[in-house]
Amino acid sequence: MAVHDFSEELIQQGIELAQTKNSETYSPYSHFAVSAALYLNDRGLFVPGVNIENRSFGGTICAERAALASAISNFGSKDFGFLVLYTEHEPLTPPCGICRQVLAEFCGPEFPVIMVNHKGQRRDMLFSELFPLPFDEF
Ligand SMILES: O=c1ccn([C@H]2C[C@H](O)[C@@H](CO)O2)c(=O)[nH]1
Ligand SMILES: [Zn+2]
Repeated sequence: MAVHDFSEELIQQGIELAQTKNSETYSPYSHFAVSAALYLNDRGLFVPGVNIENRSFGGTICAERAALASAISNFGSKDFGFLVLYTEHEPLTPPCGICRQVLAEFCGPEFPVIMVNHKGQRRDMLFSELFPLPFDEF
């Protein structure tokens, strides 16, 4: 599904959820708060995610992967419609490389990633633009 398959009203709901969750990140080391809202097609709801850092920095979980893990753990859903990513930074924040690889496990080339910030800036990208050559041979 592409971004135009989803109503603007639904997308705004996701943006509002991601914005609300931005105060709930655990990011005392980087002070870079990232929050996400992942829409589940088969459940008709959004699952939030926030970045959760660790003093052993490699243990940090990004907002995108937190949302994905929550969707599968709490709802048994891997039917991901689109992802909203919210930060209070400029330029807009795209998913990191690890998250792109993890998302590639479940998301096809048409999966929309919607990046927004506190200034109301927004950029919609297809997953294939963010990650044109996924490792999927295994
Ligand atoms: O797309 C991104 C990029 C970074 N982070 C987090 C990881 C770390 O906690 C902080 C700084 O890299 O931002 C995310 O959650 N998602
Ligand atoms: Zn990441």
